[in-house]
Amino acid sequence: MSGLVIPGGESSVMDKLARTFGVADVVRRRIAEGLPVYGTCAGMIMLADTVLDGIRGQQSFGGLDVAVRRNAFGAQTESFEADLEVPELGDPPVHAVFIRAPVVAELGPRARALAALPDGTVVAVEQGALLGTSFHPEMTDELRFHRYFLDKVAVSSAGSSRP
Ligand SMILES: NC(=O)CC[C@H](N)C(=O)O
Repeated sequence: MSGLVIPGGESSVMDKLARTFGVADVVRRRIAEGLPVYGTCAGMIMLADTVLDGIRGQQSFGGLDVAVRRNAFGAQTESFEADLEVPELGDPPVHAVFIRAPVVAELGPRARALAALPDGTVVAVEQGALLGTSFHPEMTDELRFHRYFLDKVAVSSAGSSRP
């Protein structure tokens, strides 16, 4: 396996299923070994070292030195779209779809913000081979975040002998 995408959905369910079926520790280990992982929305929650406003006992895989707040904009009906300036990706801005989205509430020193809303709220972050976005990149024709992740996979695969 050369990369993993953890999609949107419901992080508390992903956590329960991952632990019930014995996947959580394997994913944690592979993340620690440098596996490229792109977490979108609920997936970003799973990559966060700290989850704020999780359900009781909710755990994440971790890896990203961030605290992510679940459901930061409120209910499903508060979902929205926004154009994001992403310096790393250049022009034009990235049109992003936020569905009951989380935000990066705290950014640790090892993580780097890639994009923020106009009020400064961080909604895209990277750390080495890990990438997290609050929004759903699969909801538009915008492919630059997908490509950005695939570049991480290519770099990682080039430097690894693991099958
Ligand atoms: N679109 C999404 O992935 C929503 C994430 C969801 N609110 C959660 O806590 O996991």
